[in-house]
Amino acid sequence: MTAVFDMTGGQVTLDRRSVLRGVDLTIGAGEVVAVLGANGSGKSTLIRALLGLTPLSGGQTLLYGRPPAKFRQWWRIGYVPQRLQVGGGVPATVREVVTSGRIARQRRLRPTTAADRQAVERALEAVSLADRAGDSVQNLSGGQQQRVLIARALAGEPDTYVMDEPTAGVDAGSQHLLADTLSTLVRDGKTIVLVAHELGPLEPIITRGVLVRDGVIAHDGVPPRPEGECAKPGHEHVHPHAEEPVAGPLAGWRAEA
Ligand SMILES: Nc1ncnc2c1ncn2[C@@H]1O[C@H](COP(=O)(O)OP(=O)(O)OP(=O)(O)O)[C@@H](O)[C@H]1O
Repeated sequence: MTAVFDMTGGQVTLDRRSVLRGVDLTIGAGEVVAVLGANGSGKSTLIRALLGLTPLSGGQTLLYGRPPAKFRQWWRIGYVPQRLQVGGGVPATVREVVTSGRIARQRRLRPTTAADRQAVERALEAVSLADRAGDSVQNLSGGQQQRVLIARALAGEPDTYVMDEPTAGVDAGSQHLLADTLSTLVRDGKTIVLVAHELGPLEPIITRGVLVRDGVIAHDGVPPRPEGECAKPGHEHVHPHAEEPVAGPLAGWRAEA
């Protein structure tokens, strides 16, 4: 079966700095992958490069078997960026932003259908923002805006979700809500690639951990399993992990976050 993402020798240079250096990464349909690593290690650049949003300076990357420039099935991908950027301060409501997630599915000039409206309502409910649908997104908190972005991706009903720190700045309740939503997507066979500092409630659904360190993949395999105190709900991650016994390549990943 064709891989969803297939990067070979991927390099990215930004501002004359080598940010990704020879990345090989293949992600198949139905995988649930966490991209982990320290601040500035290149996680966001990696997922943007997988999507063709950041061009490669070397190597190649394929999306469902095609180079991004020749890929046409954008409805198959739902991207949740790190922050909401709604067109230059133009006021938009929550529903309008979420509805924009249907664009890749719509034929040009085709009126909105009942299926579009239902997908938008389901997405709003999935992130518990149905009651804020008419509000301006500018008036929402950072965590609520993050949920709007997740709803926008859900509304498009894609096959693959790519999420850049979907839990950053999101309260514990919303993190659990997201975990429930993602579990349903996983059951439906969707592919999920997410960047995270801490897996938190998402940990049980992750099947693969990709650790980025200084622009290269330092580990690719079994996701980290928190033990002891770290596994308890509500655990605040403030203590250093560098002194933990190093049992395998992933044992030190938290120390990098
Ligand atoms: N547009 C840019 N121009 C120059 N350098 C950039 C640009 N974007 C990112 N970088 C640099 O590339 C490196 C990797 O950035 P990236 O955002 O991919 O890291 P990250 O692992 O996602 O970090 P974080 O967890 O802080 O989001 C960083 O050192 C960053 O400063």
